[in-house]
Amino acid sequence: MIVRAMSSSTQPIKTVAIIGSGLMGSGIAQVAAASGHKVTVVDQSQEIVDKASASIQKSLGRVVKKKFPDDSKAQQTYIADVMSHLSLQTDAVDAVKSADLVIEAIVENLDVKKSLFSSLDKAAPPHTIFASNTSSIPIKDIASSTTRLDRFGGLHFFNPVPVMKLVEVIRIPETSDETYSALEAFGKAVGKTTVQCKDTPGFIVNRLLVPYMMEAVRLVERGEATPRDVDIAMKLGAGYPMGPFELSDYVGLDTMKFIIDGWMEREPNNPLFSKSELLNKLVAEGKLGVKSGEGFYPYNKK
Ligand SMILES: CCCCCCCCCCCCC[C@H](O)CC(=O)SCCNC(=O)CCNC(=O)[C@H](O)C(C)(C)COP(=O)(O)OP(=O)(O)OC[C@H]1O[C@@H](n2cnc3c(N)ncnc32)[C@H](O)[C@@H]1OP(=O)(O)O
Ligand SMILES: NC(=O)c1ccc[n+]([C@@H]2O[C@H](COP(=O)([O-])OP(=O)(O)OC[C@H]3O[C@@H](n4cnc5c(N)ncnc54)[C@H](O)[C@@H]3O)[C@@H](O)[C@H]2O)c1
Repeated sequence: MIVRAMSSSTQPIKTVAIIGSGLMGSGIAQVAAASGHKVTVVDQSQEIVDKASASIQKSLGRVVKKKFPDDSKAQQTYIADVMSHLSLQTDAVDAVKSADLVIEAIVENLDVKKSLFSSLDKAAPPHTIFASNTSSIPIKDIASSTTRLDRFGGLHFFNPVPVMKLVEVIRIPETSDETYSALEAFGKAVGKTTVQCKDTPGFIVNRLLVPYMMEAVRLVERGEATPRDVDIAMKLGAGYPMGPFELSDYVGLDTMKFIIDGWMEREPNNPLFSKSELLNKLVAEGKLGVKSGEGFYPYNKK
């Protein structure tokens, strides 16, 4: 059964534009298309969106193996059906013209996000709801670049989106009840459990996760244990599916650095968020984790 979310004019959310087709944008696009929405995904070049299309098909390949075991025809039909709900392009302004909901999943940088939303605000119809998937930037700071504060909120998905069952739905004081309900309904429509949170630093999950991850890197920097031993310890001793260094490589070390730098700037006196030389060194060397082939650990280049 498809649960339809409502747009701010109480029309069902049918069309979704997703800006950014990296790790998160492609995952959000996949679950939105799989739940019957018409989805347009946008990124900066054809090469990037082609890569996103391939990664969505690969992820759908994993989904259908579970959904239709031993039925390759049903598997192919399902993948073709989901892909038929998706189009990929490079013009964000064009993509939002017919969107009920725009979800931004671009680089974790306030100025870049504001510049994008400011241009989209002029192009999108009045009823269109805007949402950011930011990990750490206050939603109010991003929303300030638009004239639709009542139709703005946060939809914070988790990586990998097709697997992780949570979406944090964030409201700013100006977010209308109608918009909040539409965002919450959209989260449910794509098969997630939603939780509500005010626009506080890190929302719920990252407020708790970031200090833990930062302390892990400090423990290693102090020479107290290796990344591998920390990861083994947290998996076998605390039951986490990934240790903090595996998870960092999975999230992307560039994204981690953006998150922690932004947090440091906003809370310069909070020792929880002081910088990590090790993280900065890896990023400067282009070691961004799984996506670049090396981070704290080496990976096979895809
Ligand atoms: C140390 C330095 C710190 C300094 C900086 C600090 C900054 C901190 C920043 C915080 C970052 C926040 C980022 C963001 O805002 C919030 C997040 O998203 S946090 C990340 C949340 N995610 C997790 O915690 C993931 C934890 N890992 C897992 O759950 C699992 O490991 C996994 C990823 C699901 C993989 O599971 P495995 O068992 O290892 O591997 P499998 O391959 O067998 O997969 C299991 C199961 O899942 C299916 N699957 C996996 N990936 C996909 C996919 N992409 N698409 C579809 N399906 C997928 C797979 O098919 C398997 O299915 P099954 O066969 O079991 O039915
Ligand atoms: N990686 C994670 O685990 C994770 C989890 C939850 C939320 N987030 C958040 O989601 C957002 C995206 O993260 P990601 O991991 O997908 O990053 P990513 O680096 O994998 O992808 C970002 C994509 O945005 C594109 N992009 C940058 N500027 C653009 C623009 N102006 N227009 C169109 N596309 C543009 C890039 O080309 C890239 O493909 C960030 O705000 C991040 O904090 C990340």
